[in-house]
Amino acid sequence: MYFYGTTGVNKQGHLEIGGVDSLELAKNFGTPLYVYDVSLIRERASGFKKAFAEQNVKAQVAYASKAFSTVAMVQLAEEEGLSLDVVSGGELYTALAAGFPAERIHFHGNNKSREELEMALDNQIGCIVIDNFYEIELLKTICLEKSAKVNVLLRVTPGIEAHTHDYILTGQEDSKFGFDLQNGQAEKALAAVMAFESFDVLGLHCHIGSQIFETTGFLLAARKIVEKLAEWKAKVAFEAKVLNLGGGFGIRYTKEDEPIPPSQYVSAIIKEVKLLIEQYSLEMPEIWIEPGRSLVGDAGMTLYKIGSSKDVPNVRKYLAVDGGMSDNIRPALYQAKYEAVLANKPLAQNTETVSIAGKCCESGDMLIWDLPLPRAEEDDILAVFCTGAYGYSMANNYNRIPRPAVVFVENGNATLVVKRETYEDLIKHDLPLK
Ligand SMILES: Cc1ncc(COP(=O)(O)O)c(C=O)c1O
Ligand SMILES: N[C@@H](CCCC[NH3+])C(=O)O
Repeated sequence: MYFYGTTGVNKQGHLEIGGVDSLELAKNFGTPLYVYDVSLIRERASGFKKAFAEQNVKAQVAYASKAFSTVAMVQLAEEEGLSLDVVSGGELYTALAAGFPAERIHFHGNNKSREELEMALDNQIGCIVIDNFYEIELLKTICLEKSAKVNVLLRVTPGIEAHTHDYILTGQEDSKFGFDLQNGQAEKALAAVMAFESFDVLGLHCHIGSQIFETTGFLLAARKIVEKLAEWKAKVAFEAKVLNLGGGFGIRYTKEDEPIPPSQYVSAIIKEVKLLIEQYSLEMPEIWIEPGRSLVGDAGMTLYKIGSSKDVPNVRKYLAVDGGMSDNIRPALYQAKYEAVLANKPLAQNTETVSIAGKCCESGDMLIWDLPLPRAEEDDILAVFCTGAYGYSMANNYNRIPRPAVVFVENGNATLVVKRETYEDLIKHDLPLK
């Protein structure tokens, strides 16, 4: 059995996390419950920061808050000295409400609205990552109206196809994101932003995809970008102060996944960029990255209560839990795989293979297919590992199922950081017909 961070088995033979018995968590906070191992998030954050410090380059590690955005999480990112990537007014609002320093917030998105851009300017956030020509014009208009200046990065697509699921690929030419580096769009965008004096054009951004296990894609992207920068230095005297290579660092969900440590990505990227910079006689830019999943993914687990079961003779046995695609849509959306144990007997011998079904009215609402487990009883607690990224943040109210609570655990203490939704919450914006 593979345990992440502080997860282990306590004297009572129960699964524990952050020094807290998972059965106590389930009893005190109810199920389904998202539980986060805070010290593992701290460890992941300092891993990235240390890797940059060792390379002796100016850097920012911006937590991609789309992976898991709540006030407490943003405050934890602040405590760890991270910057923050937001992609919507809602994520920006959360960051500001959490007291996150505005100058360390970077705003992404392929269709930022006027209101969102105004909110960003009014709060003087660190930079806006411009995605398309529409946004250049809109942002120019708003800057003129407000007599505001703003730092910008241009998001470019370098034409890289990283090896990951199609829906989480972003760096290839046929993508909804960014300016294409090869077909002249990026150069045209650069000319447009350089010509507007209220923009301080810090540099370029690219993000090649998510759940990537190798450095090759990042190095290739860096090469394509630096080559372009060399061309632009000669042609239009543009020099980038910042090169943001995005996130996408893979994590271990199951034994099939073999992630490499953050330090390895960072050192490979820096080595390559330094080499290229030297080769083309450019100034070394600050290197920014935006890890989401790799900061919070394996620090989160979800606790469910087991309810009904169904045998399909000679085919499979279904075990149903009290959550499902409403709290974790990733298996349905990306065929994502997870591992799980019974929290009340994590070390018991596996005696059967079961498939874990959710409770939504959807045949595709399956959390795990073919999971080896000891014989489970009604009310046993199932702990699904590695649900910390894109679990809570993609949760929904399908079938009017309330979103679960979120608890942070550290050094034997459990803190409720998001309350469980209530039925009243579900209808609070509904208006009666009469
Ligand atoms: C622009 C950008 N930055 C960062 C991330 C974070 O990715 P991940 O959670 O895979 O690190 C994403 C999501 O894929 C993204 O689109
Ligand atoms: N939400 C996705 C990743 C896409 C991230 C945003 N570009 C996941 O769960 O894996």
